[in-house]
Amino acid sequence: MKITRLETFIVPPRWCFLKIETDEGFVGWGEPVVEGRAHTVAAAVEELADYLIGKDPRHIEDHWTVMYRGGFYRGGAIHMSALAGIDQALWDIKGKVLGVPAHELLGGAVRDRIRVYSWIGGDRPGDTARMAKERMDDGFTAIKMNASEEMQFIDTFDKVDGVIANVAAIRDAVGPNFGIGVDFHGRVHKPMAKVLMKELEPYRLMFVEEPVLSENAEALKEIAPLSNIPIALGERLFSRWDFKQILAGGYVDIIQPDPSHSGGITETRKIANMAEAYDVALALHCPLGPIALAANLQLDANCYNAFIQEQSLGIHYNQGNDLLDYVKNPEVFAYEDGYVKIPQGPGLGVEVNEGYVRERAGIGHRWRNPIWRHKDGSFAEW
Ligand SMILES: O=C(O)[C@@H](O)[C@H](O)[C@H](O)CO
Ligand SMILES: [Mg+2]
Repeated sequence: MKITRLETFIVPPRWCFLKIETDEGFVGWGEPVVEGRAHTVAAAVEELADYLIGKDPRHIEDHWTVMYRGGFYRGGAIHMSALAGIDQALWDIKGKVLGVPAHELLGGAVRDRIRVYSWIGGDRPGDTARMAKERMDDGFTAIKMNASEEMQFIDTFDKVDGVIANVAAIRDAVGPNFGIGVDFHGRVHKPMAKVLMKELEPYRLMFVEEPVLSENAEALKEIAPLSNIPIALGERLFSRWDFKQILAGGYVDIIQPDPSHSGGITETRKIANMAEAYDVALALHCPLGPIALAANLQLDANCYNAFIQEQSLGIHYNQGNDLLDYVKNPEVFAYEDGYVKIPQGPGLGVEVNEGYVRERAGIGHRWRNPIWRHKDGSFAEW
């Protein structure tokens, strides 16, 4: 069997899909994308295609190794996301060839379903408590919110008070057992992170995410001892070698690799297994589309340390299209009691509606991250 073609589709709201074809009629889908850089990742896929055309799609581990190591320069958001989408599509093909879901080939499922959380905003506090309650009424058992608007290196306590008021209102609305993840989104610097971690401790959070940017992870040494809140990060780390530093540091409780950014199923599984050896939990990052989510669920099936899954179903930042629009079997993502079942169909377990993908690729998107400014005019992290 030989790979004959790789084709990318830039589709709303901000995604990129990849279709890999073979000479025996088997087809695989992946989602190679970094938010705000979809076209750049598509270009990287196109470059990697020179190597893949004519190869047997079933040799995933070897192709991954060559595509990672073979370019001399390696790693980073663009390369690892391109590799991720290709890897997902190759697992999709392999599963379809053998007539089993990808997780079966990874050693079989350790769970039937995974708890999921939903994102409720929070950049501009106000109605987050109402949204959290709505999500609870929808059957979710956990949400994630952004902590606050922008924050300068040292900022005023009205912002701290705003974060606390917001979280307190949510805790009040949803009761003691509902999971609340708070994403600092890399907006917070070490001094303010120290203040916030202490003040947030009474609200029994599920985790605080990116208390500081991962590139400033050495600050966790000072931040972690200040509270018992689990620390999560990893959506902006892309390989075993990136996570090695974090795990060896010992201050992180939950890693959040994104299987569309961190080298696909092959690499993310290895990252998850490394974390298990440090007694670190897994909460895969996925504010993306249906192919990415299906790949995530294949990993959740197989990785013992997974405890919750991010998903963007019905989220308002998906303007123009929702996750279910692109699939023929939307029931595969139905949640019940706050859980989503592990897909059991062959490959990734999602049936892509190719006609609709082509239609929406005709419209495409040029999604870009919002650009914010502090009150003094300097750039503010989004
Ligand atoms: O954890 C999350 O889901 C967010 O931090 C998103 O990854 C970010 O807004 C870019 O899409
Ligand atoms: Mg995040």
